[in-house]
Amino acid sequence: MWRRVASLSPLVSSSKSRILNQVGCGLNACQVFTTRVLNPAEGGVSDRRRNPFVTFVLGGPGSGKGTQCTKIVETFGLTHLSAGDLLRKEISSNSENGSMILNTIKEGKIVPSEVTVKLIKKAIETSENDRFLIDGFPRSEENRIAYERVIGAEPDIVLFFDCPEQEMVKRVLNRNQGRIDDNIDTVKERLKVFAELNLPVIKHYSKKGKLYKIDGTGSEDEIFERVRPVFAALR
Ligand SMILES: Nc1ncnc2c1ncn2[C@@H]1O[C@H](COP(=O)(O)OP(=O)(O)O)[C@@H](O)[C@H]1O
Ligand SMILES: O=c1ccn([C@@H]2O[C@H](COP(=O)(O)OP(=O)(O)O)[C@@H](O)[C@H]2O)c(=O)[nH]1
Ligand SMILES: [Mg+2]
Repeated sequence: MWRRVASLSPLVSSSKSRILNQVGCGLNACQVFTTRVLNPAEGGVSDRRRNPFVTFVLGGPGSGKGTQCTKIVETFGLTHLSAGDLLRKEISSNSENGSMILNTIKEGKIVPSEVTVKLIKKAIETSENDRFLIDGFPRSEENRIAYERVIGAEPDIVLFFDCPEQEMVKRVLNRNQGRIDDNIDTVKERLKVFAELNLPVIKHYSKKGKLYKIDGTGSEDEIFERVRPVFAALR
C-alpha cells in the first residue's frame, strides 16, 4: 500500500491561463494529504477493495489527462479508469442508458452522477489493483458528493492539468479518434461546463490541500516530468 501522508517539494510551474487565475490555487511548497475516512453507513467499496489509493485526474477537454494517465500507468503501475471511456463502453454495449449517455456527450453536458459513480465503483471492485487513476471525474460538485457518499471516501490526491483554452481546442480538434464530441460546437460547450461546474471541484480539493496543479503546456514528456515527482514521493 502506498503512503498516504507525504511531504513534497514544489511540483508545479505556473502558466498564465485564465483558468489558473480563476482557480487561484496556490502552488504550495509543501502539500500534505491525509488518510481518508471511510463511511460505514454507505458501505463503501466491497471489502476486498475497501481502501484503494485513488487519484482524480482533472483538466479541461484536451488538457492531456488521458495521455498523462498512460505514462503514469507505465511508470508507476496504477490502474487507469477513464470515466469517459466507461461511459462510451455503455453506449457501445447497448445498455439501457446508452442513448441518454450518447446525447449527453454529444451536447457536452454531464451524465447523471448515479450512472457514472456506479460504473466507477464496479470498475474498482472488479480490479485486482488497489491504486487507481480516475480520469475525467468528478466533473461537478454533484459528481464529487455522490462519489464520496457511495464510495465512502475522498480521493487521496488530485491532479489538475492546467492548459490554455486555445491549446485545448487545438488538441481536441486534432484528436482524430472519431469521437462524436470532438467538434468546435461541442468543445465550446464543454469549456463552459468545465469553467462552471468542474472548476469548483478543483477549488474544493485545493482548499483541502490535495491538489497538484500541473502546467499542461509543452511536450508530453515535459509534462510527465512535472507529474513524476508526485508519484515518486509516494513509493
Ligand atoms: N503535450 C501535448 N502536446 C500536444 N498534443 C498533446 C499533448 N498531450 C496530449 N496531446 C494530444 O492532444 C489530444 C488530447 O489529449 P488527451 O490526452 O486525449 O486529453 P484529455 O484526456 O484531457 O481530453 C490527443 O490527440 C493527444 O495525443
Ligand atoms: O464523469 C464523467 C466523464 C465524462 N462525461 C461525459 O463524457 C464526455 C467525454 O469525457 P472524457 O473524459 O472522455 O473527455 P476528455 O476530457 O478526455 O476530452 C464529457 O464531455 C461528458 O459529456 C461525463 O458526463 N461524466
Ligand atoms: Mg480523455
